[in-house]
Amino acid sequence: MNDFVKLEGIQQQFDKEQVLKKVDLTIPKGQLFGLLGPSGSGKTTLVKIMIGLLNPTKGTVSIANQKMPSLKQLQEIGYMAQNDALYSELTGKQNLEFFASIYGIFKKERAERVDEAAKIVNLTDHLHKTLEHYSGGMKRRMSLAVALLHRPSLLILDEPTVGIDPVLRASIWKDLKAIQETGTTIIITTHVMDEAEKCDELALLRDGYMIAKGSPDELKEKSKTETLEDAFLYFGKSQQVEVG
Ligand SMILES: Nc1ncnc2c1ncn2[C@@H]1O[C@H](COP(=O)(O)OP(=O)(O)OP(=O)(O)O)[C@@H](O)[C@H]1O
Repeated sequence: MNDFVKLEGIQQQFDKEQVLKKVDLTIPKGQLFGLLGPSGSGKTTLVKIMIGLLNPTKGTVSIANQKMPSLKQLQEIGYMAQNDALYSELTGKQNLEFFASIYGIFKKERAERVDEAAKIVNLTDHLHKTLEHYSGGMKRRMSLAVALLHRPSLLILDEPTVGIDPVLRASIWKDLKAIQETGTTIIITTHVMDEAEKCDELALLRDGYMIAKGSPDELKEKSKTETLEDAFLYFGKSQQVEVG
């Protein structure tokens, strides 16, 4: 009923490698949802399927009851890829203005949206600099601002804090919580356990299977472990799917 994102029987095969074996997953509206799994477990592949960048070998995705890919739903999604796709020779402001035009934001609204997105990620004072003079963390925050320009109702972030120092990481998480409070559903991929702890719910991915799903507390309780890391190892061994 409250399933905002729904994945049914998702399988993905690349040549002979079956990267996703059968993933069924539902994510309610308004959640900050984490996809947790080691490198190569299929997190990026799964989010690319969610937004229609990849057509799954089998299975279906629907967002807000609309089967994907749907042009209408795509306009509701903000996506931040693992690699920053920004223009280093342009200033922060020019980057935001360029992507705002790509998103089809009307000219008279652009300045307001650019200011709004820059403010959320704390880059207002740096908008005049070209991106070649941004630090790695600033570029990640700029990518987040780009993903926010069109005020998406679903924000999908692929490892947004990789390579970012702990202070900035904390500041990005503060931003994410603030964005969630505006009613935005957020899906984030991570392999960092302390980030996973901050999510409302998690899906644990291993070798292309979803081995468990639930809130961090539920997962620890069900596995009778103290940490998410141990819970992950427990579910990995039993290879069972627990739905919280
Ligand atoms: N286009 C592709 N063609 C062939 N193999 C691919 C392709 N995309 C991904 N893979 C393979 O799929 C597997 C899962 O990759 P994916 O990027 O989804 O993992 P991940 O969990 O996001 O990893 P990481 O945390 O390192 O980003 C890997 O073995 C990868 O090599």
